[in-house]
Amino acid sequence: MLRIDDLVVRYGAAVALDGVSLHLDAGEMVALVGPNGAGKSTLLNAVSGLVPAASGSVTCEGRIAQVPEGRQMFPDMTVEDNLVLGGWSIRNRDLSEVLDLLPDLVRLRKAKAGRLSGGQQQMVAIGRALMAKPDLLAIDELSLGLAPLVVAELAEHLRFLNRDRGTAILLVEQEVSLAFDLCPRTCVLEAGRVVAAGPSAELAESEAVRRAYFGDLGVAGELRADTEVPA
Ligand SMILES: Nc1ncnc2c1ncn2[C@@H]1O[C@H](COP(=O)(O)OP(=O)(O)OP(=O)(O)O)[C@@H](O)[C@H]1O
Repeated sequence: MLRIDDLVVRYGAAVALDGVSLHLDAGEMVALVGPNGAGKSTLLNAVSGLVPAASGSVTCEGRIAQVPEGRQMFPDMTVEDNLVLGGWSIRNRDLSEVLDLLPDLVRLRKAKAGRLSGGQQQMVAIGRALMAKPDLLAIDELSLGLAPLVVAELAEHLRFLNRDRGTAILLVEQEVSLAFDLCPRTCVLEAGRVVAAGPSAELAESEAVRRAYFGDLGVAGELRADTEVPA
């Protein structure tokens, strides 16, 4: 449903994505991991049409909604009003489906979004994106700044959403173990390039990935460009 071919994105003279290719089938959950500045948010923003491609292409069959990094609530508006804004593009004001999926939001409906905890705000940000009834939910940093129990609850909601509604998910996540656990397939970006991609279970076993992301031996220099799934 999503096809990214040889995508290049530049900010002025700086190359943020340097020939990235990635595909997602309908209903798939794929994680994007990599160090700071690797280009993960840029890739998500290019998928959502927020940053233009210098070359290459992004094609998506279906609707995309993004949960932006930092949640970006309207803090003085209620949860309900934040949610309704998410449905604006398809004129959807009916909260019932989102409240069914994220029942914690029911009691928070009238609360000012700016007064909520980080985890509650992340739930609102997910709910707001779901108001657009997306076929693909693009999430930038699910776990950022959140306690493990809160992250586990959010992850459970995403699993349910994917299983029950068939919503595809593209997840940018710094917490590599969470990415591997939630998404059957992972793509590793470094310095704007895909350096490894494949089933998360296999990447988790890869020596280079373990070294780079589980800290045993430090830096991410072990991964080679166009590394296929390590056997
Ligand atoms: N608006 C911008 N203008 C100029 N350069 C930018 C802009 N946004 C990102 N960059 C640069 O593009 C590169 C990729 O940034 P991006 O935010 O996509 O990486 P990231 O992998 O999401 O990083 P992080 O994990 O720290 O959020 C970085 O070198 C960054 O400094």
